[in-house]
Amino acid sequence: MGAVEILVMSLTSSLCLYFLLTLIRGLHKLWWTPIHMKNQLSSQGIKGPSYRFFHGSTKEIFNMRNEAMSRPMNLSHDIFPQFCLLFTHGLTNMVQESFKVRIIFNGLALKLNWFSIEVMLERWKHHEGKEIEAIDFISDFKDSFWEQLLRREEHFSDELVRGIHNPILEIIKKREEKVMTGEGSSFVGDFLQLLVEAHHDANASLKISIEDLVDECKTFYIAGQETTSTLLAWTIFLLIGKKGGAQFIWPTKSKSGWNHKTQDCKNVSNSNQLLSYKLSVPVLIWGLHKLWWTPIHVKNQLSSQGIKGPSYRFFHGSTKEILNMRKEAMSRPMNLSHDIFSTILPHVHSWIDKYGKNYLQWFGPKAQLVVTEPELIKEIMNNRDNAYPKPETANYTKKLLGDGLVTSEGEKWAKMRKLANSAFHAESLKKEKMGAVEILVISLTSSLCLYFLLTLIRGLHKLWWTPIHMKNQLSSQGIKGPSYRFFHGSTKEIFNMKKEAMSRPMNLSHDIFSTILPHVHSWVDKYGNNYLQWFGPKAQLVVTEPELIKEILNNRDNAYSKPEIGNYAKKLLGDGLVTSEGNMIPSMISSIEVMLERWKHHEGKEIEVCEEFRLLTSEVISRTAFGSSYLEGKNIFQMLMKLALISSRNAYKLRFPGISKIYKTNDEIESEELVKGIHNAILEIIKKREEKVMTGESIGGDFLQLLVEAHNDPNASQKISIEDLLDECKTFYIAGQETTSTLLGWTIFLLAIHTDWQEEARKEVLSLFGQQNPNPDGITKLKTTSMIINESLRLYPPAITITRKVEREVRLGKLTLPANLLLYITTLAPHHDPKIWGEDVHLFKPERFSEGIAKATNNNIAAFFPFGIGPRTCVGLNFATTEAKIALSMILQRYAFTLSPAYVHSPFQLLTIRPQHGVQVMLHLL
Ligand code: HEM
Repeated sequence: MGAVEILVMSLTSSLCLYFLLTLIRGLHKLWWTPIHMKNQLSSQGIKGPSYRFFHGSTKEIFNMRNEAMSRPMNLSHDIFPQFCLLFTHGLTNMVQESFKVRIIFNGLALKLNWFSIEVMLERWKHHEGKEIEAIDFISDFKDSFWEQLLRREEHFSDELVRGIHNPILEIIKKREEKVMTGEGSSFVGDFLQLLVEAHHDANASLKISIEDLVDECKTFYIAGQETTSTLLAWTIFLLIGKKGGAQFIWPTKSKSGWNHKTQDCKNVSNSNQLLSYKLSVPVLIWGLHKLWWTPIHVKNQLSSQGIKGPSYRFFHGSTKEILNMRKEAMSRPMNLSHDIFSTILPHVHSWIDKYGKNYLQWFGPKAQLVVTEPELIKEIMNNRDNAYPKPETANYTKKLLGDGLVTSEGEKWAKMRKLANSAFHAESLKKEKMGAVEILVISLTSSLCLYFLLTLIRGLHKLWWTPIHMKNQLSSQGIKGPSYRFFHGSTKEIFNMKKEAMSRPMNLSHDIFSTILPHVHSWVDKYGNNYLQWFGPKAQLVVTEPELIKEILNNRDNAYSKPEIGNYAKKLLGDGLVTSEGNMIPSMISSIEVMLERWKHHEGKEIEVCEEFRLLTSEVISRTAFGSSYLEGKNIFQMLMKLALISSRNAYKLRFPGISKIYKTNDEIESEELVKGIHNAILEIIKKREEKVMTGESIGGDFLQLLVEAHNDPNASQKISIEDLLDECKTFYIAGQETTSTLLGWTIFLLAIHTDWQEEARKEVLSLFGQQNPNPDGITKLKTTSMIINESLRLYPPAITITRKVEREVRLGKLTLPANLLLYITTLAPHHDPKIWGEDVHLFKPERFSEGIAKATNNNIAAFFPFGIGPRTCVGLNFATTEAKIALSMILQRYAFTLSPAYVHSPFQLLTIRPQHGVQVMLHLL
């Protein structure tokens, strides 16, 4: 390998490693750490607003504060919340620190500002006996750049930073010149002097850079001015209150009164907060860990210690809650009370009450412990061994303050602090900075890094960017729906709604839509006929409008694809069924006879028919499609049933893509074993069949025969793989059995409670067949039975879910659907729509179909489609209805039946819509 290649490779690998580590660190910070923190504290009883991914509580705080500031205020002193916010996130952060207050007072009282105060008082003379705006005069200390700094918008901030640097550099330069010309002696000991000297210090370890010098100046301009002027203004305000006003008129009535000034202050602090809160978009790859895993972990850790707090909301943390609380608080009128805590920081005020004195809230994804217990505050503030360093400063605060004393850490802080102490005569603080812990990275191969990196980026793209993009695309076209939850989409909501619906006891009503698909039922109401829901991160358009359903299902140019199944199924049941129907009917009849033999033991007694029909349809599909018996395929059916159970209980449980390669749940392990078991059992049947083919034994053209022949086809283009063969068999074992057995179960249930229709049907059967077995000709003439079966399929359609995927951008009605959008169509919606069927939609009325389906549906094929519509219509339609008609006829010929008191009405979905506890009927021999 050439040197250049090696160089390129090593560069790529280190770049990958860098990205990977950045990503992991980001995730750790935004996700894992906040959750861990929260849990740790909540287990200790510390509660707080929930952590929102990335934003934590910032949005809420920002909005609450904004809201609070917009409310006119009386002369109340309850300002805690307002300042608290600033303490935590903004400029006045620095006021929190006692040393700084000391610095400022030292500075004010002892050194620099005597002169300034005298100048100010001189000006005040002009206002004697007149109105004066105290804060204006007090903030005369202000430098022009400060004014400029605070009143600009975010996008000017870079420019501002440069703008601020220049005048400071100017001042520094002047001072340096003065020092050079020997003029410096008059400044001895002032802060700037100390800084300039430090900058020129010959001892490299004591020397500070020019950037540090500028930052420090900025810090002190702000810390030394804004805080003090505010303190003085408030003090004066309170003194007025006590003395009844003298030379001050409060509040001002005029253009530039205090209120106006407060307004200015508000703008100032708002713009600062804007800068602080408008968090810039993070590097994508940081997101997941930081925004999700970390908060949850932190929360768990803390909650196990009893720390409580509002739950962490993905990305937003507590911000939304805070916002709303703040809005609410600000809308309450306030009297002259000084109790402003609940107005300015309503969230802290109420959460302290709710979660305890120390609780956990979320500054975006960052866990933030709100400590109000004085003892703890003391402990934190007094800590001197750096157990509580300052948090990282928000981007814009950093721009504002530079990396000066307020924001800096470690050795730099220590150095600056020493300078400040001597300049402002503040007591010196011991400072021992813990060395930064360097994480040593174990070298990874470049390909591994790249792999992880790409997987993560792909994951984030899929889980975050794509859903949001898809949502925006559709919402701009008026399509609404439940909001997308990271990774889970709507699954959790759907799962819970289903759970809740299933727990409601149900009477004998046929109104099963709200029980089986409670989410579709309620979201159609809420968001409209066609709405967007989320199957995990996949956008799924639920379409219930018949016109659109028709358009989708009838589409023939592959705009809406379906997972390819059934190609070979069609060979048998598509073309095959029509011709082989004659062969199938005797097979069906003999299977039904076997079943009715068993029923003899139940005469005059109760019988559970669903299990009976399961065995029957299994036997029928085994015989007709696989040329074997149910017994031979019994294992396969049982394993398929177990698999169906597992897949249905996991239908709304999502797992991270690829995670099952590392860790498998019990269900995953079991399902893999089942799949293997099913494959082996089917292979066994195939082997036997192949042996028979070899020995020349004639089987006829059953389904398995067609599949085996296709598998052995010498023409490569016609040949099907063994996997395809297995899949095809599985599909048929399931599709050919489950659906038809539930159709029969529900029909018997309906006839058991509508004995008049049972009698009608019996009459028809007896008139056509007498006591003879049904024949193909008579079967086509069963009109009443067909009406009953159709009404049964309308009320209890066995297959309720039809899905499609948008292959390419396509127009559907007035909508433009983006590629990859999933479409969800359910037969339940139109089948139970009173607008289509009338107010008696939930009643069993087979007479609806007395003049055929077209008449019943007013030629709207998407009003009734238990077997689907269009090119992908069920291949087993004739097979299933024929089987059902024969079975019903043969039962009606022999028995009358009524519903047993043991029956519990509980339709539920497990592959098909089935009676959860079976259908128990009393069997009366005719
Ligand atoms: C009452 C009984 C049945 C009902 C309600 C039913 C329902 C459905 C529905 C709604 C579809 C369309 C799915 C779609 O458009 O995506 C379908 C497709 C299918 N059904 Fe059935 N089915 C029944 C019986 C059967 C039987 C007995 C078999 C096999 C013997 C069968 C095999 C299939 C196959 C292979 C497909 C896929 C067709 C394709 O995608 O081209 N079904 N069924």
